[in-house]
This record gives sequence, C-alpha cells and structure tokens, in this order.
Amino acid sequence: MNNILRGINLYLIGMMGAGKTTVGRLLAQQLGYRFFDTDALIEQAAGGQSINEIFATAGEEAFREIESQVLAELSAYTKLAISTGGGIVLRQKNWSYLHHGLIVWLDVPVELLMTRLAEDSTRPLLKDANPQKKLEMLLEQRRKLYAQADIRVTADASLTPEQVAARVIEEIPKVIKPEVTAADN
Ligand SMILES: Nc1ncnc2c1ncn2[C@@H]1O[C@H](COP(=O)(O)OP(=O)(O)OP(=O)(O)O)[C@@H](O)[C@H]1O
Ligand SMILES: O=C(O)C1=C[C@@H](O)[C@@H](O)[C@H](O)C1
Ligand SMILES: [Mg+2]
Repeated sequence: MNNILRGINLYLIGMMGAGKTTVGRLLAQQLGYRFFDTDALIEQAAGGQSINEIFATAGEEAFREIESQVLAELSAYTKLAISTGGGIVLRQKNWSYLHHGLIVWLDVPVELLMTRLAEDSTRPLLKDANPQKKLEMLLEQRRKLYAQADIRVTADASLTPEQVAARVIEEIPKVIKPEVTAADN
C-alpha cells in the first residue's frame, strides 16, 4: 500500500461523529503514518481552550480562521493521516490544502450520528433544541461539498472502525495510479 500511496497525506472529512478521529488513528497505525486531528490542534493553538470555549468567546469565524491555519501548516508535511473538523469543507481556500492529499469522506446516516453523539456535549453546533434536525440541516448544506472527496466510504452501524479503515484502504488503489518506473517503459 505504501508504494502506491507514496507518502501522500490522507484527509478524512465528514460530519461530526462520522468517525474521522477514530478511523484516522487506525489508518495512521496501519500505514505507518503520523496522525493529527485538526480539532485537537486548534485547541492547542488556542492555549488549551476547548472548542466549546473558542466558539463561545471568539466565535465560529475565529474558529474557522484557526482551522484554516492549522490545515495549511499540516499540508506542508507528508505521511500524515489527518482527521478534520466537520466544517473544514466550508471554506473554499481549505480545498487547495485538502487537494494536497487524498480526501476521504466518511458518509454516515444522521440517525447513527445522533446515537453516537447523544451523550456528547463537546460539539457547540449541536447545542440546539433539536440536535437531530440541526445535523440534518448541516448535512444538507454540506453534502455537495463532502461529495467532492476522492473516496467515499458509506459506514452504517454494522461496520466497526477497523472495518471502515479497511474499506478506505481498499479504495486507495482505485484512485491512485501506480507510479510508472523506468523499468515499466
Ligand atoms: N464505526 C464505528 N462504530 C461504532 N462507533 C464508532 C465508529 N466510529 C466512531 N465511533 C464512535 O463515535 C463517536 C464519534 O467518533 P469520532 O469522534 O471519531 O467522530 P469525528 O468524525 O471525529 O467527529 P468530530 O467531527 O465531531 O470530531 C466516538 O465515540 C467513537 O468511538
Ligand atoms: O461540523 C462542524 O462544523 C464542527 C465539527 C467538529 O469537528 C468541530 O470542528 C466543531 O465542533 C465544528
Ligand atoms: Mg474528530
């Protein structure tokens, strides 16, 4: 796999709760890549403030600005598996960084996202009277953007994180052409 991927970064995109952090970590282990999570790096860059705190004090636009900076910095490196925040797709300029690597959309039905996020209070955009409706609305707004990924893996409740990671790895050779070496000519 590594001679096919040749150090190209993997960027995981998708909705909150899709499994980007969980699956990204597994992919990094399997590929011998380093793992980074843009949400965790944003919290570090904000001096240890949580995402909730950044949204509450600085606002979403300030959060999005740090997110773009973190993504730009990561994109200077190779051999990374990067889990991004659910809203990374919203800014056009982020796409120029995402396209440095291979973009993987973890596509998960909203009902399943809801069950995973039910007990989780770390996502400021879900502090809403009707979180399921909010998720549906966000997905509606973002679906076309997520669909620009190179690889889409649809992950229903029957798939473990390991199985989702395996599906991603299966898809990689289909979208990357093997390097043509002098010996092949
Ligand atoms: N395939 C899976 N099967 C069961 N549970 C899963 C699976 N993938 C992720 N989870 C669980 O769902 C929750 C959300 O996963 P995770 O934090 O990886 O999502 P995320 O896409 O990184 O979300 P965010 O965009 O908010 O950072 C976690 O509790 C995780 O353990
Ligand atoms: O979907 C979103 O816009 C977000 C997802 C999370 O990963 C965090 O980046 C933040 O909570 C915003
Ligand atoms: Mg995450």
